[in-house]
Amino acid sequence: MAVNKVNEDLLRERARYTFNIEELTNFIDGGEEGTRNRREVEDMVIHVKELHDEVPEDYLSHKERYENAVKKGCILIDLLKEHVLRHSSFDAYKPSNMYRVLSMAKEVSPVLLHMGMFVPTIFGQASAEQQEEWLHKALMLEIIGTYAQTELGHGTFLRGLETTATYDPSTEEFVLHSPTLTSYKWWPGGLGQTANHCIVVAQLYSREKCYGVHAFLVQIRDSETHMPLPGIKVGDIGPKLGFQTANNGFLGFDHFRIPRKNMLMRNAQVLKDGRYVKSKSDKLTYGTMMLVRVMIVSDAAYELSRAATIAARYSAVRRQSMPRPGQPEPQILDYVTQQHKVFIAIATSHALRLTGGWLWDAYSSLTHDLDQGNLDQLPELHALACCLKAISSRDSNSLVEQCRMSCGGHGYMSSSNFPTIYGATAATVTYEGEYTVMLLQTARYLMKAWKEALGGIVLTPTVAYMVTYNKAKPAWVNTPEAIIQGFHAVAVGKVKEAADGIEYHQNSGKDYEDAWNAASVMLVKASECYCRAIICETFWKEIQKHSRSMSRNLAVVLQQLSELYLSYWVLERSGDFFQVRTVPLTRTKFEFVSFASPKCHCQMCTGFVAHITSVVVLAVQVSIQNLTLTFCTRKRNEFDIGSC
Ligand SMILES: CCCCCCCCCC/C=C\CCC/C=C/C(=O)SCCNC(=O)CCNC(=O)[C@H](O)C(C)(C)COP(=O)(O)OP(=O)(O)OC[C@H]1O[C@@H](n2cnc3c(N)ncnc32)[C@H](O)[C@@H]1OP(=O)(O)O
Ligand SMILES: Cc1cc2nc3c(=O)[nH]c(=O)nc-3n(C[C@H](O)[C@H](O)[C@H](O)COP(=O)(O)OP(=O)(O)OC[C@H]3O[C@@H](n4cnc5c(N)ncnc54)[C@H](O)[C@@H]3O)c2cc1C
Repeated sequence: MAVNKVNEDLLRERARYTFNIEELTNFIDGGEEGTRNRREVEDMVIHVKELHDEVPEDYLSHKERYENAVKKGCILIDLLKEHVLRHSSFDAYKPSNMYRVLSMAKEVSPVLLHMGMFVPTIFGQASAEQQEEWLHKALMLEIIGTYAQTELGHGTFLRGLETTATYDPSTEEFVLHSPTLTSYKWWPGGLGQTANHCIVVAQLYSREKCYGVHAFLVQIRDSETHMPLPGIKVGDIGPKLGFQTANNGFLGFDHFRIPRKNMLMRNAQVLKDGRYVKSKSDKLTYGTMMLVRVMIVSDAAYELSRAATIAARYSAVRRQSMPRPGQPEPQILDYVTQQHKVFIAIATSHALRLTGGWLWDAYSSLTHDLDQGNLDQLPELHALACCLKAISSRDSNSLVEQCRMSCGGHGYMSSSNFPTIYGATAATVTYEGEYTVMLLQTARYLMKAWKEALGGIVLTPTVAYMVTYNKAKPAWVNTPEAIIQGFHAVAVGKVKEAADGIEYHQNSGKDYEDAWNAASVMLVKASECYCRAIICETFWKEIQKHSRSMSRNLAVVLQQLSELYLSYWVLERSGDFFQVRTVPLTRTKFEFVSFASPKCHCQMCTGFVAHITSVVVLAVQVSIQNLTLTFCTRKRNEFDIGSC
């Protein structure tokens, strides 16, 4: 049988690396132990022949695809359990691990929701007694759950959910009911045929008073027969853009009774006589969503890294066209336009991975604070989780599509894996908080921060720079940090613009809600710019921090990737940099005179050129008072980028 020979172009490209691959691998895995863990799990998985499809999934029926996914999910979960039980260090809930294992089956697993939301909700919202009863069963998959919050009529507006849970003190039970068609739960993964339990988010009523949405653990199918219990209507919602094996379903209740103890009572409680005990914050019910939003940032990075790897490899081996008559067809990797498509995908996968790790650390610190009853960091983390989830999933999905397009017709084949990756990342832009709605949530936070900044109040870390624009400016020098400060200036400008927009509409007679709506496009823009500034700054700072403990060759390349990312987004947002002209924030008046000085007409300003071993570094020269940005670039050793 012909042995698969590695393509010579690929071998030649790999021989050109200027850094240690294993060192980069360890960096991506979060250290040598992370690489060891990952490889051990991958080695377990790669040799399981049942995980490899004889027939492409696309040629299977929906039933066969689902059964195939269930089979693979069971195999992977058994491997995960075996590995977790053997290695206490393999933390299934670190952003990368659980999703990685399940995604090794290519198709989305019908137990993704069980692992990704049902178990974390028990961790985060069940009392100690309830965890005692349910957590082990859930971790060992003796019960299989999902997270049933979204309804046919409401996904974003949680306070509008219609499913009711009415307490009956005479029997110490909650009666769950779906009063309307629009109250039917719609979307929960695994609900179609897989889950026999679920977390149900419903309006809690006790003593004829509504206390808002709360979470309940509900058995919906018989543990033996797997048939729906009496009073339960459940099934599959049908075909979707992707996620075909996520087994998304619908669920309706007809006066379905559950014991009082099935209300998750870590935060709020209902006593036997029906008295309601309020939690420290009614937003703690939303805790699982914050966790998944935090995980999505890292997993969006992971999915993008897969797509970028496919595109980079294809670009190395694909030869096409003949710019020079009689010469061999060049690798498409040498086309500048191809680099412009693929290299930003590589840089972004690193930017989002490092930002996702930073956010995970902030989330871990918050959960520790919450356990101590300290909710101070909750508002900022909610704002961060919202905008980073929105931007990371949107960037990941659009760059996955860009990687697909960079591979021509072969990128359109299912065998390229782009369609599966695209379907997964497209879903994340909507689920766990729809893109626009999440950015508007962050905008709520930014409007408050802006008011405090104007009053000179010290702000939380990620918005502190808003105050510094009211104080003497630090001396800006010629560094990428200056670009990051430029992003801060743009974010401040957009926040101010949105706040002024709301004020303008109020002054013209609108009430706050209408003024907010009228300014909402600017509010979304302000959140995008605030979020971009966070990603740029975090990427750059994380690279600086880790560079100190890595070999110089690797540090150089990673630094170039972070500079590439900064340069790319300065160009992508040049209009915003240009537009932020005079921001009368007291003494310092700064003016962006022009994005590029007259002498700078190189490709940098009209195009974008970068090669992974060398990159154009934007040297930003700024001066205080009238902040005048002139950009000059320096020649690189590989491509003539024209004169600057
Ligand atoms: C990339 C490839 C694959 C990656 C996969 C990786 C993931 C790993 C596992 C994934 C597992 C499963 C896959 C996911 C499947 C999908 C599941 C779902 O979609 S579950 C349903 C998700 N639904 C939502 O997210 C709903 C969104 N809506 C909301 O969150 C709220 O309705 C909101 C915030 C829009 C509005 O809420 P509300 O009206 O109550 O609040 P206000 O706007 O009035 O604000 C009041 C006040 O509360 C604060 N607030 C709101 N939410 C939170 C929160 N979560 N935490 C903390 N604080 C919160 C808000 O800031 C306001 O504060 P104030 O001080 O008054 O301004
Ligand atoms: C693949 C997939 C898997 C899912 N899995 C689950 C699951 O397991 N469990 C679960 O509970 N849910 C799940 N969901 C549902 C998901 O959480 C919702 O789809 C999401 O919250 C958006 O709600 P919606 O669909 O009702 O859209 P809507 O909220 O109706 O949004 C529709 C449009 O209205 C806009 N809009 C809404 N509100 C506002 C506002 N206040 N201001 C401005 N614009 C607004 C939105 O921006 C959007 O453009 C899943 C969804 C998908 C796609």
